[in-house]
Amino acid sequence: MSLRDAAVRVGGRTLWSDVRLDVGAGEFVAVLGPNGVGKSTLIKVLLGVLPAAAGEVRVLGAAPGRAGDRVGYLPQRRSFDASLRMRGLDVVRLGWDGDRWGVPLPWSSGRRAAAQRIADVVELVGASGYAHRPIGMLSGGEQQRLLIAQALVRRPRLLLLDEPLDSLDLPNQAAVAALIGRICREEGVTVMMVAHDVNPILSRLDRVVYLAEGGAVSGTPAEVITSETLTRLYRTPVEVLRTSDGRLVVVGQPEAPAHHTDRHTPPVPLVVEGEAESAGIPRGASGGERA
Ligand SMILES: Nc1ncnc2c1ncn2[C@@H]1O[C@H](COP(=O)(O)OP(=O)(O)OP(=O)(O)O)[C@@H](O)[C@H]1O
Repeated sequence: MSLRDAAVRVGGRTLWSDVRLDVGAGEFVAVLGPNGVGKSTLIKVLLGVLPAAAGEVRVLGAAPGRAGDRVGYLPQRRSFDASLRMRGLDVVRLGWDGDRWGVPLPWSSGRRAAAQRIADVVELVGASGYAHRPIGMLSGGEQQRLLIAQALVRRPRLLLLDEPLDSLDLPNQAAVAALIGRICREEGVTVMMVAHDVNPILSRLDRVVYLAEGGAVSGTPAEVITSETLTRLYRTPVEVLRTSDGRLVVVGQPEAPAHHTDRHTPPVPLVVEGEAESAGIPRGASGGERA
């Protein structure tokens, strides 16, 4: 994937601009940043659902949306009603033929190939034990594995995952992160994953992309997730702390403003540490107490 001076506009406002990014084949990349900064929107641009407002975007050597089956996509968390009687296997099958009309003949070789591929991918994600049960009766982690299988079933070369760890408990976050890392390494699939917390995937990442209003930085986690880099990106004091068990804690990262603000207009109040309250500290203030 590559973005050259790319920008995106939604609802009449520019979310980010001047974004330059290169992702090589087989890399595992996380997209990070505050709520509303445009992480999901970046995924939509790469899918070709939303056009870039400026610059050039290439995905698997083609314009976004032109790579067809070679791109797998897991949207932001979907929940299934407990009464939904669809089996996990049927959910995976939708990734195979959900966009095609009609029912394949029961004895056709295409149907046999589909059944084999679905069984293989269910096995790959470790869901064989419960894939025959109704999806609505499964746990969040089990559902998420089946949705990853759905995104993988057509053997994509690129997997775009929008917060696949969201609302999973810690053991399931670790298990699903390990699964995605394994798919990346063993199947050679390039993975771009939107995440709120980098820690469950930190050890597996080749690259992170941090988005901010107005731009982005990308590089290895060690290059990007530092107080210096994030302070420069957000133009406000941000501190990156490392806990004794190696987890990173980012303190002082502002939320993206809800309304477009021209960068030359007076400063906007900031929201710190992902809390929905205004810290009332102007952009560029020392902010020492917040760290
Ligand atoms: N089609 C649209 N029309 C208008 N505004 C939109 C549209 N799509 C997204 N937005 C707005 O663009 C901003 C970025 O949305 P996006 O979902 O990309 O953010 P995000 O970084 O993924 O956020 P979160 O971490 O909360 O999921 C939000 O303020 C959202 O309300």
